[in-house]
Amino acid sequence: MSFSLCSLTRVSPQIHERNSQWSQNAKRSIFRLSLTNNSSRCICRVVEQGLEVEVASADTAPQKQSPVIDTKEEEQQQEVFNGVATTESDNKALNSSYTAKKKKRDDDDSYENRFKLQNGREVFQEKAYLVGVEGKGGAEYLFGIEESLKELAQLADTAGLMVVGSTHQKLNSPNPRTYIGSGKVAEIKSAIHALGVETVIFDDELSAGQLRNLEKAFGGDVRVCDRTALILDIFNQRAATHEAALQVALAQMEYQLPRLTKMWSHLERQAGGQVKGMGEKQIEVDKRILRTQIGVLKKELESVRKHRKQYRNRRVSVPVPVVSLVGYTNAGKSTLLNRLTGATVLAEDRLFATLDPTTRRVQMKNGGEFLLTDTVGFIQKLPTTLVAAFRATLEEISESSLLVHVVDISHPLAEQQIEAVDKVLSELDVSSIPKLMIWNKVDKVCDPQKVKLEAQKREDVVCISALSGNGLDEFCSAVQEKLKDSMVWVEALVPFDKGELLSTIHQVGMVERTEYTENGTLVKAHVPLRFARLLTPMRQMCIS
Ligand SMILES: Nc1nc2c(ncn2[C@@H]2O[C@H](COP(=O)(O)OP(=O)(O)OP(=O)(O)O)[C@@H](O)[C@H]2O)c(=O)[nH]1
Ligand SMILES: [Mg+2]
Repeated sequence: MSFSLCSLTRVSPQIHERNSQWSQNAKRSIFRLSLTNNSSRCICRVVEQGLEVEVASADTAPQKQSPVIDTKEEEQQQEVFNGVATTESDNKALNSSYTAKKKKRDDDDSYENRFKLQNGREVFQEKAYLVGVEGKGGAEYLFGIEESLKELAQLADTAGLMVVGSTHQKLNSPNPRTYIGSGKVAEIKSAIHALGVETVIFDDELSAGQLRNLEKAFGGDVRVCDRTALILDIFNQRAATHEAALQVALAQMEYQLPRLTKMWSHLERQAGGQVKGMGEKQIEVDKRILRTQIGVLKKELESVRKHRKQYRNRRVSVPVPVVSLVGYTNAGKSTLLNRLTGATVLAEDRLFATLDPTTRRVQMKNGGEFLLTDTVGFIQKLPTTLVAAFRATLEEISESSLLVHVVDISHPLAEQQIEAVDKVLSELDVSSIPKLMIWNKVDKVCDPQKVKLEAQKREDVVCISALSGNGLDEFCSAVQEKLKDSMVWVEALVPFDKGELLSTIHQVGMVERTEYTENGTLVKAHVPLRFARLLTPMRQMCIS
């Protein structure tokens, strides 16, 4: 058979993402190669333990991508079901053969459907099953178990997985061996078989031992991972800049280090459990390699950060106040930045759309200016490794004059999300920076008027719709008012030949009064501290 056209139809994510958390998962095609000529098509699938080849002629399966069923044979089977078959045993045999073939075809069809276009590329959706544990006390976490699992499902969807089911359990304390009780393990095992689950995701961080024991208990064919690994995988997929990629790689390695146990069990199995010492040595070697890689990454990150700091210092020399947007993921931070500055930061209805900070200048109607920085969103149960890895990026926050906390007020768990954000902010040590709260997506709530009245009753809360632009003028005025808190009051006599200084005062400060005298312009204004120093000689002139 000779082929005229060759196309690599689909590549599973593992090929692109060697660091992906899912890359160790097996038992499925790694890639498929489709070869077609006028009358035939051959599909090769590289699977975990070999190569599968299927050949189909064009007339038997002209359009379908998975020509597994022999159509003619299927027609004969259909006749059997239409009453042609004579004996019951014949009927049973044919029935089961038909069912098997039909199941194979259905499997293949569903396999086809599991390739989804995400972020402009095709990814294979693994079937995931979610597991959560609710502490009997109940007060441990901000979110209820069902809401937390719902969020986990959103995270799984963002990571490109297909959630096929979930379960949860109430426990006094998690089981140290398997996190959940043995009955629940058995229940999940049945679900795995019934639903063809490939990955089981736990809503809380699991220890190395728990991960290993659960994988064993589920039969070794499924991958077990936790919320942290899932978030790390999303970050890994989304890291667009060199710095973000380095930070995520570092966080992933630090997460993997205490969980590096695979090699040990692999060697143990190979030698029937006789080479424990050898396995232990190997794991030590692996850990040393990982530690060295962590060291290399940290150095590289350090140099990237130096560059960023230099850039920031240059920016600070222009004393325009910096305002940082913080908030729960998907609250609308990027939409607000885009709306106010005409930026084109990706804003979409998905978790963790933004990883890298973006800063743009906001020009207000009264001539005032501030720099607005969009940052990575937060989430409840945010892995500490990730907070640590992103600390440098979040330095932008700690050096800003004002934090604007963007809240999706239409979200049923808005209050819990606010608490989760406050918790992360307290870890970042930014309590001394003034804050302003924005209730966003007010267009989405059922009674916007009621929400606006509620906001008015509170201090430092402004209602907006970043999407429609409603309330943005109030937002800018509130920002200016709050920026005053971080500015100093100056009265300076600016000589007439220093006109550019006068326009900078208008640009970066808040001018209350200007008077023209015979020696220059007398300005009374709030200005950033650094800028006030520049004005010192003129302030003395004013006093004298
Ligand atoms: N109805 C409505 N939708 C909004 C509003 N603001 C943002 N959105 C939508 O909310 C979704 C998330 O917006 P983003 O701006 O990406 O949110 P984010 O806070 O930057 O999210 P992360 O980058 O993931 O932290 C998008 O689909 C926006 O269109 C709003 O005022 N009203
Ligand atoms: Mg964003």
